[in-house]
Amino acid sequence: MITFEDVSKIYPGQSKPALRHINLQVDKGEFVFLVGTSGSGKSTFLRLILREYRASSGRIFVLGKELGRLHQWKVPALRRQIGTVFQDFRLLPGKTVHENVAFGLQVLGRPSAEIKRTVPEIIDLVGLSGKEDRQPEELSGGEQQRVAIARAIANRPKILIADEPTGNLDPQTSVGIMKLLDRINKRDTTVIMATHDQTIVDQMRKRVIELDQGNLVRDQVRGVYGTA
Ligand SMILES: Nc1ncnc2c1ncn2[C@@H]1O[C@H](COP(=O)(O)OP(=O)(O)OP(=O)(O)O)[C@@H](O)[C@H]1O
Repeated sequence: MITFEDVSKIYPGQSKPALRHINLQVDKGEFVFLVGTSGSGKSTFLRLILREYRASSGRIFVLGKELGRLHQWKVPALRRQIGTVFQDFRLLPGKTVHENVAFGLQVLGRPSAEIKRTVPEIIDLVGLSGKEDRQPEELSGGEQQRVAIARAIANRPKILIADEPTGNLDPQTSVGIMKLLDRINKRDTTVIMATHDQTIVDQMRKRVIELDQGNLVRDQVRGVYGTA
């Protein structure tokens, strides 16, 4: 599903690589935590998967495509198969929960009958039934993140990338969001989540990949946040 072959990334004008000689494979249906101190390269790793940046060297394969060889005009098609969720929710202000979730599908040109059918199902899946007509600012942080997740999975992406999705949430709300991401993963979506949340990583016992100054220093099955 995702393969990195000796991938390095040096940002323009920088001497120190943000990622160094990364080799790894993520298979279909996996749930992977990406951990590491600030600046270790987590966001860079996620952005390479989305082809927001190109690798400086090495090869990256995502969903059967080699990203270095992918024409620019094919990048939107790649991204349509990858849902994204961020720490700061990024909802459309002034639009209801229903409109926020429907928007992405409308942009993709999905038939309105399909949108009408699937949006309530997705809102139900994320536990927000009854709140379809609320505006984002009328929701708690946890609920806003549920809307963002609903929007990210509306198109049934094969991969979900989450960059610190619980970073702005209290511990109890974070647990609810993690249960939701776990449920989405079990519906056959590969999840890659960058996080600083030790409690969550230790509780979930999923694969843990640790970066340190751009190096992959740990890749652990049913791992924990830090090595003891
Ligand atoms: N656009 C950019 N231009 C130049 N350097 C960058 C750019 N983005 C990131 N970097 C550098 O690359 C390194 C890795 O950054 P990255 O954002 O990937 O780390 P991170 O692990 O996601 O950090 P955080 O946990 O704070 O989000 C850092 O040294 C950072 O300063």
